Amino acid sequence: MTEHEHDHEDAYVVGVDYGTLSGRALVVRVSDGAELGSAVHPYRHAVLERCLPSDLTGGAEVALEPDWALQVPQDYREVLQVAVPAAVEAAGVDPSRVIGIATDFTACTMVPTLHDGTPLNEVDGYADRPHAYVKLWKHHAAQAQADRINALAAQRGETWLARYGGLLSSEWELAKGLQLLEEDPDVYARTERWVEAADWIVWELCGTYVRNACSAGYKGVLQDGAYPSADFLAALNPAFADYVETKVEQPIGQLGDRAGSLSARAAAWTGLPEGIAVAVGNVDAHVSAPAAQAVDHGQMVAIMGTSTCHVMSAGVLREVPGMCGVVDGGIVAGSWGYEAGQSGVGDIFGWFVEHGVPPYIHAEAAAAGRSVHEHLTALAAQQEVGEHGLVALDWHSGNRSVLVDHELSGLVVGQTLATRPEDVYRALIEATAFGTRTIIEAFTSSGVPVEELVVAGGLSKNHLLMQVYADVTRLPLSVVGSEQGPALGSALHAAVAAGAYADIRAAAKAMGSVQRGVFVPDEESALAYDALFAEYTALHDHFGRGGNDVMHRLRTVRRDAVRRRRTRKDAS
Ligand SMILES: Nc1ncnc2c1ncn2[C@@H]1O[C@H](COP(=O)(O)OP(=O)(O)O)[C@@H](O)[C@H]1O
Ligand SMILES: O=C(CO)[C@H](O)[C@H](O)COP(=O)(O)O
Repeated sequence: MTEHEHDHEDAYVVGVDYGTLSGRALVVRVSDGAELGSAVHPYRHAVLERCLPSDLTGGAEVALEPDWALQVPQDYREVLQVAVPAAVEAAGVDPSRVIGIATDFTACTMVPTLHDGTPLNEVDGYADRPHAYVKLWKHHAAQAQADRINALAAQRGETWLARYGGLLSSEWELAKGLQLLEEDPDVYARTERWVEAADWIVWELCGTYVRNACSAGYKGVLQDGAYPSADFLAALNPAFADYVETKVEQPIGQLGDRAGSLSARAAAWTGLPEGIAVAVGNVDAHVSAPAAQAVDHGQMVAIMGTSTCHVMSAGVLREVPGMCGVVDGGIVAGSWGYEAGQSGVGDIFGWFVEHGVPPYIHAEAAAAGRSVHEHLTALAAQQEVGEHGLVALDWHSGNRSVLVDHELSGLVVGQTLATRPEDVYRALIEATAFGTRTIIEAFTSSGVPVEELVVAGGLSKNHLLMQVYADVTRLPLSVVGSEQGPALGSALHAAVAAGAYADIRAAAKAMGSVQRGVFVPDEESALAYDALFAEYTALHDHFGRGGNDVMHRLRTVRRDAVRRRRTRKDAS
């Protein structure tokens, strides 16, 4: 430890991880990364998928279209007011010893605001307008806009397109912004800033709006210092020409930099000292890499929870087909940071547990004293590879890599009258592992080899799942040492922003942790999975690359039917 670092021996930092359903605060000792206390606060309004909450609309019933996913900004503030003080109390540390706070957020999650950061849904007259709310990362209703962006960028030979593997996702800022303009021009006009939630929460903490380099690059298409040109934007829609200038352009902050100081208002919310360092915002996936000490080239970190993000640093710039993006310094300064992802992973298992499991399974799980997930996992673990006779496609939340198409959907092939819930559960786990192998192969064959898979996130607790991933990918799996990878990653950025470490690599060395080779591939299972992976790939290419467009047609059929039903209901 250097003399400078020694000053911080009894200093603490707070990391706050904003997930899909809740925010988690973690108090960490600066000198060694020891986690002393944490608290979770679920968002009061969770994810809005069917209607706006009547407590906010003044009782008005406002239905949402299919594929929408919104959130409420006040729910994010409550995490600061509830989870941060609770974590400090649980840690039993003197709040005056806390020297910094940092946050990470789901992304791309967008807040439309006034020039001072007031979210539009909080502005008089806008609480019943769906477009005035936060568009969550898994808002998948902007695919039509994404398709136009991709076609036009390819036709014009826009150089930035290659940095996104040739396709921008409908989840990213540009598609969501264009949807806002085209579906509610009034809310678009009133939007003075179109802000990543990762930056909005930092703005709330310190009163300064700094765009973080990570989401600006991966989600905002900022490459080599420039956004897509006004010419390109005007060709999409003339009213979109000044989008960059009027909605998103803002000074960029590097990861681990200090965005500002904790304001008096945020100090009162959190119980932390006014004036301490507030770090530049970051994305939940990217912040986890240093928490797992995975900052070297070839170490792919898979953050596996509701969705999976794959992030990896590399020394070379390559075009990986269907990747989410490559950004200079997107994970740590001095390396190219690559990202890929699967929009649905734990969400698919959660959907099956909630909507596809008969009462007898719930009764058996309750009798065994375990959750339905754990029960189905225990039953499925007794099977040989392939015994269920199934192959599934993991597209229940669309496909973010490598096809980049959110109008694709899930599929299970091979079901018979003998098929049981644990069979489908296992096939879904395997499908997500095949999805990860597809991504790894895309990286490796593009000259960005993956040498190690480091797993973070809630799914690492499922040992069957972890073994399946090791067997399917033929890679040893390391596991991040913390159960709160993203929150620890944020804490580490807070320590750098507070000046306790010179940079993220130094903080990762002192505060991060990883257990290496926890799951190793079993060759017999790996061979059996090779055969199933070939079947997965055949289905993947058939349904995902134009062999049969039935999934797209069914989306249209569904949207039309929902509109017909609503029109009939409104008329009656
Ligand atoms: N035993 C389990 N095995 C597999 N998936 C699980 C299990 N328990 C919960 N899940 C799924 O894990 C996801 C939550 O993961 P977590 O990492 O805690 O959340 P997040 O991604 O929001 O940070 C949910 O989608 C849930 O369906
Ligand atoms: O796109 C992402 C990061 O770039 C993540 O998938 C998104 O933020 C959701 O994360 P989680 O599954 O942990 O809730």
